[in-house]
Amino acid sequence: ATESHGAQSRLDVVQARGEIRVCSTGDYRPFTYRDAAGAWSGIDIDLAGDLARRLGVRLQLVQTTWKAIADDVGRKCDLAMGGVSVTLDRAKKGFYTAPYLRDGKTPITLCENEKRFQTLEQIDRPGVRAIVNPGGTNEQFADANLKRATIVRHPDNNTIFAEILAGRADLMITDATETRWQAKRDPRLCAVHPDEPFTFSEKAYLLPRDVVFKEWTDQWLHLAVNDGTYARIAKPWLG
Ligand SMILES: O=C(O)C(=O)C[C@]1(C(=O)O)C=C[C@@H](O)C=C1
Repeated sequence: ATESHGAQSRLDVVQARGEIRVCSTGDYRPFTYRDAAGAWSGIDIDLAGDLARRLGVRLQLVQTTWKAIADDVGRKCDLAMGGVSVTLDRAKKGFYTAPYLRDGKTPITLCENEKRFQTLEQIDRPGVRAIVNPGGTNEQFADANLKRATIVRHPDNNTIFAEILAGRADLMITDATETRWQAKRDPRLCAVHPDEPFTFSEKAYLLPRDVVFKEWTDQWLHLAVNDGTYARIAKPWLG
Protein backbone atom coordinates (compact mmCIF):
# COMPACT_ATOMS: atom_id res chain seq x y z
CA ALA A 1 0.00 0.00 0.00
CA THR A 2 1.94 3.02 -1.22
CA GLU A 3 0.75 6.27 0.29
CA SER A 4 0.74 9.17 -2.14
CA HIS A 5 1.24 12.70 -0.88
CA GLY A 6 1.87 14.71 -4.02
CA ALA A 7 4.27 17.57 -3.32
CA GLN A 8 3.52 17.60 0.40
CA SER A 9 6.38 16.69 2.71
CA ARG A 10 6.04 13.65 4.89
CA LEU A 11 6.73 16.02 7.78
CA ASP A 12 3.33 17.64 7.14
CA VAL A 13 1.64 14.27 6.62
CA VAL A 14 2.94 13.00 9.96
CA GLN A 15 1.80 16.13 11.78
CA ALA A 16 -1.65 16.04 10.17
CA ARG A 17 -1.96 12.37 11.08
CA GLY A 18 -0.86 13.09 14.66
CA GLU A 19 1.22 9.93 14.59
CA ILE A 20 4.68 8.93 13.40
CA ARG A 21 5.10 5.36 12.18
CA VAL A 22 8.53 3.89 12.82
CA CYS A 23 9.63 0.60 11.26
CA SER A 24 11.90 -1.57 13.40
CA THR A 25 12.88 -5.24 13.25
CA GLY A 26 12.63 -5.87 17.00
CA ASP A 27 15.36 -8.53 16.82
CA TYR A 28 18.54 -6.60 17.37
CA ARG A 29 19.51 -5.77 20.92
CA PRO A 30 20.54 -3.33 22.26
CA PHE A 31 19.07 -1.26 19.41
CA THR A 32 15.59 -2.73 19.03
CA TYR A 33 13.77 -5.57 20.69
CA ARG A 34 10.17 -6.77 20.69
CA ASP A 35 9.46 -9.41 23.33
CA ALA A 36 6.98 -12.29 23.12
CA ALA A 37 4.28 -10.13 24.73
CA GLY A 38 4.82 -7.46 22.05
CA ALA A 39 6.62 -4.93 24.26
CA TRP A 40 9.34 -2.89 22.55
CA SER A 41 12.67 -1.81 24.05
CA GLY A 42 16.12 -0.61 23.00
CA ILE A 43 18.19 2.52 22.38
CA ASP A 44 16.42 3.32 19.14
CA ILE A 45 12.98 2.60 20.60
CA ASP A 46 13.69 5.15 23.34
CA LEU A 47 15.01 7.60 20.75
CA ALA A 48 11.91 7.07 18.62
CA GLY A 49 9.92 8.07 21.70
CA ASP A 50 11.96 11.27 22.01
CA LEU A 51 11.51 12.04 18.32
CA ALA A 52 7.71 11.61 18.55
CA ARG A 53 7.53 13.68 21.73
CA ARG A 54 9.51 16.56 20.25
CA LEU A 55 7.46 16.47 17.07
CA GLY A 56 4.29 16.45 19.18
CA VAL A 57 2.79 13.27 17.73
CA ARG A 58 2.04 9.72 18.89
CA LEU A 59 4.52 6.95 18.20
CA GLN A 60 3.41 3.85 16.33
CA LEU A 61 6.03 1.10 16.00
CA VAL A 62 5.70 -1.16 12.97
CA GLN A 63 7.57 -4.45 12.89
CA THR A 64 9.58 -5.16 9.76
CA THR A 65 12.39 -7.51 8.68
CA TRP A 66 15.94 -6.83 7.50
CA LYS A 67 14.97 -7.98 4.02
CA ALA A 68 11.98 -5.65 3.76
CA ILE A 69 13.17 -2.64 5.75
CA ALA A 70 14.35 -0.42 2.87
CA ASP A 71 11.16 -1.02 0.88
CA ASP A 72 8.87 -0.52 3.89
CA VAL A 73 10.18 3.01 4.51
CA GLY A 74 7.77 5.44 2.87
CA ARG A 75 5.12 2.73 2.52
CA LYS A 76 4.39 1.01 5.81
CA CYS A 77 6.16 3.62 7.90
CA ASP A 78 7.67 7.11 7.87
CA LEU A 79 11.20 6.04 8.79
CA ALA A 80 13.17 3.06 10.06
CA MET A 81 15.06 3.02 13.38
CA GLY A 82 16.87 0.18 15.11
CA GLY A 83 20.57 -0.35 14.42
CA VAL A 84 20.26 0.22 10.70
CA SER A 85 23.69 0.34 9.03
CA VAL A 86 24.35 2.89 6.34
CA THR A 87 24.79 1.04 3.05
CA LEU A 88 25.19 2.59 -0.37
CA ASP A 89 22.53 0.22 -1.72
CA ARG A 90 19.92 1.38 0.77
CA ALA A 91 21.00 4.97 0.07
CA LYS A 92 19.82 4.47 -3.51
CA LYS A 93 16.29 3.79 -2.27
CA GLY A 94 16.03 6.32 0.54
CA PHE A 95 17.81 9.01 2.53
CA TYR A 96 19.68 8.58 5.77
CA THR A 97 19.93 10.96 8.70
CA ALA A 98 23.41 11.88 9.86
CA PRO A 99 25.03 8.86 11.54
CA TYR A 100 24.74 8.59 15.34
CA LEU A 101 26.94 5.59 16.13
CA ARG A 102 30.09 3.99 14.78
CA ASP A 103 30.20 0.20 14.54
CA GLY A 104 31.84 -2.65 12.62
CA LYS A 105 31.83 -6.41 12.17
CA THR A 106 33.57 -8.55 14.76
CA PRO A 107 33.18 -12.15 15.98
CA ILE A 108 31.27 -13.41 19.00
CA THR A 109 31.95 -16.94 20.16
CA LEU A 110 32.21 -19.15 23.24
CA CYS A 111 34.90 -17.66 25.49
CA GLU A 112 36.79 -20.95 25.37
CA ASN A 113 37.16 -20.43 21.57
CA GLU A 114 38.05 -16.75 21.65
CA LYS A 115 41.75 -17.30 20.83
CA ARG A 116 40.88 -19.50 17.82
CA PHE A 117 38.79 -16.87 16.03
CA GLN A 118 40.82 -13.67 16.07
CA THR A 119 41.36 -13.17 12.35
CA LEU A 120 39.32 -13.81 9.21
CA GLU A 121 42.01 -16.22 8.14
CA GLN A 122 41.48 -18.26 11.31
CA ILE A 123 37.71 -18.19 10.80
CA ASP A 124 37.56 -18.96 7.09
CA ARG A 125 38.62 -22.58 7.36
CA PRO A 126 36.85 -25.83 6.50
CA GLY A 127 34.87 -27.13 9.45
CA VAL A 128 34.26 -23.71 11.05
CA ARG A 129 30.53 -22.95 11.22
CA ALA A 130 29.67 -19.25 11.06
CA ILE A 131 26.03 -18.50 11.81
CA VAL A 132 24.30 -15.56 10.16
CA ASN A 133 20.87 -13.93 10.06
CA PRO A 134 19.64 -13.35 6.51
CA GLY A 135 18.83 -10.04 4.83
CA GLY A 136 21.22 -7.55 6.35
CA THR A 137 24.85 -6.52 6.27
CA ASN A 138 25.96 -9.55 8.31
CA GLU A 139 24.93 -11.90 5.53
CA GLN A 140 26.62 -9.68 2.94
CA PHE A 141 29.82 -9.72 4.97
CA ALA A 142 29.74 -13.51 5.43
CA ASP A 143 29.04 -14.15 1.74
CA ALA A 144 31.87 -11.83 0.68
CA ASN A 145 34.47 -13.04 3.17
CA LEU A 146 33.82 -16.68 4.05
CA LYS A 147 34.68 -19.04 1.21
CA ARG A 148 35.86 -22.15 3.06
CA ALA A 149 33.98 -21.96 6.36
CA THR A 150 30.37 -23.17 6.46
CA ILE A 151 27.78 -20.39 6.58
CA VAL A 152 24.79 -21.44 8.70
CA ARG A 153 21.80 -19.24 7.81
CA HIS A 154 19.48 -18.86 10.79
CA PRO A 155 16.29 -16.87 10.19
CA ASP A 156 15.73 -15.66 13.77
CA ASN A 157 18.27 -13.22 15.18
CA ASN A 158 16.70 -13.54 18.65
CA THR A 159 17.73 -17.20 18.99
CA ILE A 160 21.02 -17.03 17.10
CA PHE A 161 23.17 -16.72 20.23
CA ALA A 162 21.45 -19.74 21.80
CA GLU A 163 22.58 -21.70 18.73
CA ILE A 164 26.21 -20.82 19.51
CA LEU A 165 25.71 -21.75 23.16
CA ALA A 166 24.17 -25.08 22.11
CA GLY A 167 27.20 -25.83 19.92
CA ARG A 168 25.26 -25.76 16.64
CA ALA A 169 27.50 -22.98 15.35
CA ASP A 170 30.99 -21.82 16.28
CA LEU A 171 30.65 -18.08 15.96
CA MET A 172 28.78 -15.16 14.51
CA ILE A 173 30.32 -12.10 12.87
CA THR A 174 28.12 -9.12 13.64
CA ASP A 175 28.23 -5.52 14.76
CA ALA A 176 30.49 -4.87 17.76
CA THR A 177 27.67 -3.16 19.68
CA GLU A 178 25.63 -6.36 19.49
CA THR A 179 28.58 -8.57 20.48
CA ARG A 180 29.25 -6.42 23.56
CA TRP A 181 25.60 -6.57 24.62
CA GLN A 182 25.22 -10.32 24.11
CA ALA A 183 28.54 -11.07 25.84
CA LYS A 184 27.40 -9.00 28.81
CA ARG A 185 24.14 -10.97 28.96
CA ASP A 186 25.83 -14.36 28.95
CA PRO A 187 29.30 -14.82 30.47
CA ARG A 188 29.90 -17.92 28.33
CA LEU A 189 29.96 -15.70 25.22
CA CYS A 190 32.91 -13.44 24.39
CA ALA A 191 33.05 -10.52 21.98
CA VAL A 192 36.30 -10.83 20.01
CA HIS A 193 38.20 -7.51 19.81
CA PRO A 194 35.00 -5.38 19.60
CA ASP A 195 37.09 -2.19 19.75
CA GLU A 196 39.01 -3.22 16.61
CA PRO A 197 36.34 -4.64 14.32
CA PHE A 198 37.08 -5.97 10.80
CA THR A 199 34.99 -3.25 9.13
CA PHE A 200 33.89 0.35 9.54
CA SER A 201 30.18 1.08 9.52
CA GLU A 202 27.78 3.65 10.86
CA LYS A 203 24.23 3.54 12.18
CA ALA A 204 21.68 6.07 11.02
CA TYR A 205 17.93 6.32 10.51
CA LEU A 206 16.50 5.47 7.11
CA LEU A 207 14.07 7.95 5.57
CA PRO A 208 12.03 8.32 2.41
CA ARG A 209 13.45 10.60 -0.31
CA ASP A 210 12.03 13.75 1.22
CA VAL A 211 14.42 16.64 1.92
CA VAL A 212 12.05 18.54 4.23
CA PHE A 213 11.49 15.48 6.40
CA LYS A 214 15.22 14.70 6.40
CA GLU A 215 16.06 18.25 7.44
CA TRP A 216 13.73 18.10 10.45
CA THR A 217 14.90 14.64 11.48
CA ASP A 218 18.56 15.65 11.21
CA GLN A 219 17.90 18.75 13.36
CA TRP A 220 16.13 16.62 15.96
CA LEU A 221 19.00 14.10 16.07
CA HIS A 222 21.63 16.85 16.22
CA LEU A 223 19.80 18.42 19.16
CA ALA A 224 19.34 15.08 20.94
CA VAL A 225 23.06 14.33 20.59
CA ASN A 226 24.15 17.78 21.73
CA ASP A 227 21.70 18.45 24.57
CA GLY A 228 22.61 15.20 26.34
CA THR A 229 19.42 13.29 25.50
CA TYR A 230 21.24 10.76 23.37
CA ALA A 231 23.87 10.05 26.05
CA ARG A 232 21.19 9.66 28.73
CA ILE A 233 19.15 7.27 26.59
CA ALA A 234 22.13 5.27 25.31
CA LYS A 235 23.89 4.84 28.66
CA PRO A 236 21.89 1.90 30.07
CA TRP A 237 22.14 0.11 26.71
CA LEU A 238 25.74 0.80 25.74
CA GLY A 239 27.21 0.92 29.24
O1 LIG B 1 21.36 -4.71 8.04
C1 LIG B 1 21.71 -3.88 8.89
O2 LIG B 1 21.79 -2.70 8.67
C2 LIG B 1 22.03 -4.28 10.23
O3 LIG B 1 22.76 -3.63 10.91
C3 LIG B 1 21.34 -5.44 10.73
C4 LIG B 1 22.05 -6.68 11.06
C5 LIG B 1 22.74 -7.25 9.84
O4 LIG B 1 23.66 -6.60 9.38
O5 LIG B 1 22.41 -8.33 9.40
C6 LIG B 1 23.09 -6.47 12.08
C7 LIG B 1 23.23 -7.25 13.14
C8 LIG B 1 22.17 -8.11 13.63
O6 LIG B 1 22.69 -9.31 14.04
C9 LIG B 1 21.11 -8.30 12.66
C10 LIG B 1 21.02 -7.54 11.57
